[in-house]
Amino acid sequence: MSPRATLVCGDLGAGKTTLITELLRKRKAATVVENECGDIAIDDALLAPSVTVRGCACCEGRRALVRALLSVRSQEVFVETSGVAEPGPIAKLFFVEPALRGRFCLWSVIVVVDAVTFPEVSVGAVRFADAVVINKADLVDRQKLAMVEAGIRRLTKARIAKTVRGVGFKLKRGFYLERAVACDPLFFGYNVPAPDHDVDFLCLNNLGDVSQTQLAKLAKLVSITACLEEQGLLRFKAILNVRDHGTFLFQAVRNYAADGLFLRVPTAQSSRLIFIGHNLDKPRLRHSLRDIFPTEVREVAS
Ligand SMILES: Nc1nc2c(ncn2[C@@H]2O[C@H](COP(=O)(O)OP(=O)(O)OP(=O)(O)O)[C@@H](O)[C@H]2O)c(=O)[nH]1
Repeated sequence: MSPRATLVCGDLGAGKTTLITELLRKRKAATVVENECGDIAIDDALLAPSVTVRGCACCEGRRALVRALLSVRSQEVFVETSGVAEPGPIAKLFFVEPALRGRFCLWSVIVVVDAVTFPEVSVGAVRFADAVVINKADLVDRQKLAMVEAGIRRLTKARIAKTVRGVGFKLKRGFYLERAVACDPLFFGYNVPAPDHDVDFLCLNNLGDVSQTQLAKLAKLVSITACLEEQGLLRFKAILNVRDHGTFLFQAVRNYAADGLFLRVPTAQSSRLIFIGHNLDKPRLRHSLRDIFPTEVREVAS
């Protein structure tokens, strides 16, 4: 039997990594292929064993995704797509890409929806999914949750689950080719132009060890940026080696920290960060970051 492949898609910060982490509790032998749209990877610090694919897998990262899938040796693989990816172009790779055809059984296409930021959602992604997970149910009241569910139901007949941190979601076989083709008549068209994601990144790498003062300044910069660029900042993520304290994941989604800002990461990693947004004020960010990390900043070209 071919290995099962499940795509986990959804907007930036919706809870894809969290859902996969939950699913992996019962599937210790599964592999995760992690697709990050910026030029540095952060989520691989949390998800193991994982293979990272840089560049959005629905467009410029397609070849890298194919290579990553060909390296998978386990019987189950989860592909976490970048937060801007459309699932259709990725699903079609399993059927039109000669190296992948017949190699995997595409098991399910899951789209995670952030209950807080709904109705901002990729309609195309929701329509393509066979299961929609409305996540962060703990952060909205019952009325909003019902409104999100009704909104999703208007878009699709797919299975809908409501979760907190993905808990309780049952993975089932849901992907069927006939449905995908009905949803996207160009499903078998390989040379369809890549979608235009209109997202900016600012990535810094090799930040060295970070002092408590730098950490406090960075936290302030993130919260100021989230307020100033309320419509623009979509996601901030950093892995930081805090001097004498260990390595932490520090993150924010839009203008809220979805949970505790800091999460300890088990293994030491090189410090790095990424801002993702629409029309980010990069000169302002660069200037503030130079102030915080005067000697260490290495910006990754994007
Ligand atoms: N309160 C709350 N926080 C959540 C829930 N699910 C995820 N989070 C938090 O939301 C943030 C983003 O979660 P991730 O799982 O990293 O989201 P993602 O979709 O993988 O993010 P990207 O890979 O950046 O697109 C993290 O701080 C999570 O801990 C939830 O149900 N409730």
